[in-house]
Amino acid sequence: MSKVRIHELAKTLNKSSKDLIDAASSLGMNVKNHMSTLEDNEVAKLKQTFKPAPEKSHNKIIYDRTKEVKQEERQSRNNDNRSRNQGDRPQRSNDNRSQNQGDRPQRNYDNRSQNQGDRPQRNYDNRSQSQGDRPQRNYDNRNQGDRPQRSYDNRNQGDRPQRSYDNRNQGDRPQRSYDNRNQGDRPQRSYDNRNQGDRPQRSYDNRNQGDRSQRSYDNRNQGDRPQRSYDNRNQGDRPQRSYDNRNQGDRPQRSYDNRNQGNSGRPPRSYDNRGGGYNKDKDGDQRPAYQQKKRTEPKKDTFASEIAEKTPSKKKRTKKDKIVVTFETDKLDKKSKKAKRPVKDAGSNTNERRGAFDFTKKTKQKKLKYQKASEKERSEKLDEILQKEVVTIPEKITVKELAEIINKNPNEVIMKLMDSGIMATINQDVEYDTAALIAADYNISLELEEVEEIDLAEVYELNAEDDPSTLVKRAPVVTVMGHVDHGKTSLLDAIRNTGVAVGEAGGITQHIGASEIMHRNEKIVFLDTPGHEAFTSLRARGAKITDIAILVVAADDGVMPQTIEAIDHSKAAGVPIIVAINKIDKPNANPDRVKQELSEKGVIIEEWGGDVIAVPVSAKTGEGLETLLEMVLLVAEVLELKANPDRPGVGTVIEAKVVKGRGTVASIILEKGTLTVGDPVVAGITYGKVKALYNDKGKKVKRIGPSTSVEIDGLAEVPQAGEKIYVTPDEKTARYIAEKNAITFREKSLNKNVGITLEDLFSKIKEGEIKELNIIIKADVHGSVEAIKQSLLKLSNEEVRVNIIHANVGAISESDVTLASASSAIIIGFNVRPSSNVQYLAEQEGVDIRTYRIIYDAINDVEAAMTGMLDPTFKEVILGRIQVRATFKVPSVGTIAGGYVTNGKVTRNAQVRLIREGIVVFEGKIASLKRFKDDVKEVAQGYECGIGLESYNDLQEMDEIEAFVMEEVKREGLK
Ligand SMILES: Nc1nc2c(ncn2[C@@H]2O[C@H](COP(=O)(O)OP(=O)(O)OP(=O)(O)O)[C@@H](O)[C@H]2O)c(=O)[nH]1
Repeated sequence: MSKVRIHELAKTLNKSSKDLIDAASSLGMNVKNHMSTLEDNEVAKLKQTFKPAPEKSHNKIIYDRTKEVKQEERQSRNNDNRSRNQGDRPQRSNDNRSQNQGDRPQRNYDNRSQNQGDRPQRNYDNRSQSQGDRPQRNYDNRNQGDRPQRSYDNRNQGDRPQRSYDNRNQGDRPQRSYDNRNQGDRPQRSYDNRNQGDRPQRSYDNRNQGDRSQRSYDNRNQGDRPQRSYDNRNQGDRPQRSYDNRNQGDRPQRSYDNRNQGNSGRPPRSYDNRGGGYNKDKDGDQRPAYQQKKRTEPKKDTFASEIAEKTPSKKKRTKKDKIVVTFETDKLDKKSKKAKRPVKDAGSNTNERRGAFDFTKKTKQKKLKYQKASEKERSEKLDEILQKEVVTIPEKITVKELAEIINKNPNEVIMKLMDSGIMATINQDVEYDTAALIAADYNISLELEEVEEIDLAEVYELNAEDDPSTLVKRAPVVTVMGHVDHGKTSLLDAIRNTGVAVGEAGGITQHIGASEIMHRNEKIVFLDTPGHEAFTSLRARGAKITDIAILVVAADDGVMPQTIEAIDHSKAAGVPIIVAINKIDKPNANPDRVKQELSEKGVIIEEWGGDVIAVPVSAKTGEGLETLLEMVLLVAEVLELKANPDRPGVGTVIEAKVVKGRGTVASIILEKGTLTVGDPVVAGITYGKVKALYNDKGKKVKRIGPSTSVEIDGLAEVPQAGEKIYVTPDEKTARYIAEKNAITFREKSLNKNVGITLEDLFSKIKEGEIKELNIIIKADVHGSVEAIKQSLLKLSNEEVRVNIIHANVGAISESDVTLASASSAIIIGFNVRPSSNVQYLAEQEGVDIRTYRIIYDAINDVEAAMTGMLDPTFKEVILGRIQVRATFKVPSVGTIAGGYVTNGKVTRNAQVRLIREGIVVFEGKIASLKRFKDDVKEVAQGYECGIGLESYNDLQEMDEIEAFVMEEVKREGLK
C-alpha cells in the first residue's frame, strides 16, 4: 500500500495542506501535519471530499451585498481576536456555539440574529450595533427581505421550516464570512474554500458526509444540501454549527464564507483588506493578494470573483457589493422576479439601500400579513354586522322587498314561504312576523318600523310652557266615575240640577259631556263619564284632562269591577280621588262596608288613616252634596291649579259630532289660554276657524278662558275625542299642521295596515290578535246610532270587547275611514253610504265598511263574526255609480234620470241604491237602462245613459245611483 503525504495530496488536489488536514480530521483520520501519511482509502475519501460537485443548472441573481460586506468588515475587526482563539476549538465548542454560542464569534452571528448581548465580545456587538443603520434587525431584515434568499430558502427548505432556516441564514450570513475570517488559524482552509468558491458543492458534501457523527448537525442544515459537506470541511476545528448555520440556507454565501475564512484567519490586516482578501482568495493568492485587492478592488468584485469573476473596485463598493447567488433553475423561475426586485430597487446609498431592503421587504411581508388579516377581520366583521344588523321594515312588505333585504333570490324566499305554508307571489305582501322569521334564517334581524311622529304643535310652539308669573288660579276639572247604576248621572244631575238622567235613552249615559257649576262663587267643571266598561278608553281620556276624580260608589252595592277600574285609571293619571258614597238614603246602605272594600283596593280614606276623602251623599235627597263640593274646592286649592289665560288657547276635544244646521260640533275643555270666535284652530287632522262658541248651557259666548267647557262650530271634519285642539297663528298654519298630521296619521295607518274585517275577525280573536273590536257607527239618525251602539256593546264577551270608538250621524266620511284604519276598526253604516272617494280610500286602507238597512242585520253579523258563526253569505260588490244630471218625467213610466257613469259600470240587472248627500234614500232595482233610445245591458264609465228605478220617482239632480250585485262570499278561517 502506497502512502501519500498530506502535502502531496494537497498538491494533487490543488488544495492547501491545511485544508486537507482539516478535511482528514473531519473525516476522522489521524493526521497531525502536512507530513502525515494517508492510506489509499483515506486518500480516496479525501479526494472524494474535494471532488467538485456536478454542475447544476443555475441561474444567477445579483443582489446587493454592500450591507453584508460592511457588516463583515466591522465584524472581522472584532473577530480577529476571537477567531484566533477559536481556531482550534473542538467541535464540541461548535455545538455549544450553535446552541449557546456563548462567547464565540459565531455567537455573534447568533447574537446578531438573536440579540444575545452578553458575550465577552461586546465590542463586536457594539460594533455591529453601532453600525450606523444596520441594527440587527436590519441585518435580519436584509437577509430575509431582499436577498434572493427565498430561492435560497427554497433550497434549504428541504425539510426545515423556512423561518428558522431563514433566521439562521439571514442572521448570520454576513457573519459567516466574518467567522471565517475569525477562524484565524485556518487561513488555508478558508483560502481553499475561497478557491472552491465555484466548486460544485457536492464534493463538499462528500467530504462532510464522510462519517461524522455530526449527523444532527447535518440534519439541521441540510436536509439535502450540498452545503453540509462544506460545513464538514469547516468543522475541522471550527464551530461548525455556527458555520453550518451560516451556510445553511445560503449556498452562495458559502463561497462568500469561504472567502471569508481565508481572510478570517488573518490578523487585522485581513480586516483592512477585506475587499482584497476576496480577490486574493480567488486567485489563490492569499494574504498579499488580499491586501492588494482590497486596496484596488471593491468587494463587489470580490464577490463577483467568486461567482461572476469580476474584480471589485473599492470606490464603487456599493455597486460592487453584489453577490451572485446561484439557484436551481426550476426554483429560480418562480423566485427570480422577487429576487431581482430588491436589487433593482436598491438606491445608490448602501445604507439606504439596506434600510430600504430591510424595511421594505419586511413591511411588505407585514403588509401582506396585515392585509390578509384585515381582510379576514373585515369579512368577519361584516358577517358579524350582518348578523347583528337590525333592518327595520313596515308591517307588510312584498316578497320582492324581503328578498332584497336578505339579499336572496325572490324564488328562494318564495320557496321558504312555501315551506312555512305560505303561498305568495313575488309582489304579494308578507306580514312582518313572517318576514322576520324568514330573515332570521339568514341571520338577519328585522324590526318593525316605527313611524316617527313629529309633534307639529311642539314645532310651532302651540303648547309652549308658560312663565310661572303669568299663571293664575283656574277652576278644577272634575270627572265623575264609577260602576254602572251607582248614580253618576243622578249625582251630576243633582249637582247641576239639570235633569240629564231623565232624558237619557235606555238610562245609559252614552257620551262624555262637560258642564260647569258655581259653588261659593267658584267654578267647577264636570265631565260626565259613562260607567260602562265599553267606554273605558274614553274614560281614560277623560281622566287625563281631569284634575279631580269623584268616584261614585253605591252604598248599597259596594265596590264593583268598574269601581276598581275607575280607581286604576285615576291612579294611572295621577288624579286625586274623592269618594262619593252614594245612595246613603237607601235602607240597605252600608258606607262602612264601602270604606272597607275601598281600603282593600288600596284606597284608604282619611277616617281609616289614609289620605282619601270620602263623602256620604245621596243624589236622590241631595244629602252631602254641599260637603262634596266643598271637598272638591279644598282639593283643588291644595293642587294649586293654575293656567295662563293670556295666550293662544289649548284644549282637549271631549266629544265631536255633526249637528244639523251647525255642521261639525266639537265639545272641548279649554285648559289654558283664551279661545275666541274667529280663532283658527287645529285638532289632529282637522282644522278650521271658530265660527261660534256655545257654553254648557247652550248659550253663545265670544271668548272663553282656561278650565271652560264649550262647543265649537267651524271645524272642517269631526275631530277625534281626546284630540288636542290648538289655536294657531293663522288658518294657513292650522291647515298645514292638519295636513301634515293627516299624512303622518295615514302613514302610521298604512304601516299598521291592520285592516280588520268581519270575515277574519274570529280567527284573529282566536289567535289573540284582537281583544277589542273597535267599531265606528254611522247612521242617518241619532236614534239609530244609539240603538246600534247599545246593541253592539252588549255583544262584548270574555274574549273580545266591543269598543265603539266613534258613533255619529251622517255619511261615512274620509275621516271615519282614517280613524277606522288607525284604530283597526270596522265601520258600520246604517242607511248611509260612503262616497266614491271614501270607498276608494277604504279599499286602500283595508277598512271594512258594512252597510245595512236593518239594524238587526248589523248586530247579527257582528255577533256571528265574533263567535265564528258568520255564515257564508252574500256580499255586495259595487259595480259603479251614475251621477244624476237631469230628470225627466215620462207619462205612464215615471221619472227618468239622465245620468253619467262616473266610475265602474252599471248593468241592467244590478241592484241600485239612490244616495243623496251620503244618505241612502232608496234601494231597489233598475226599471230601465237606455243609451239614447235603445235599451242596453250595461253602460260603462264615461258614458251617458237614461235610467229609471222601480217604484221610485223622487230622483233629483246630483243624486247618485250606486249599482251593485250580491256575490256569495266564502269565509275562510271561520267555523
Ligand atoms: N235611592 C237612590 N237612588 C239613586 C241615587 N242615585 C241614583 N239613584 C238611582 O240609581 C239608578 C242609576 O242611576 P244613574 O245616575 O243612571 O247611574 P249611572 O251611574 O249614571 O248609570 P250609567 O249611566 O248607566 O253608568 C237610577 O235609577 C237612579 O234613580 C241615590 O242617591 N239614591
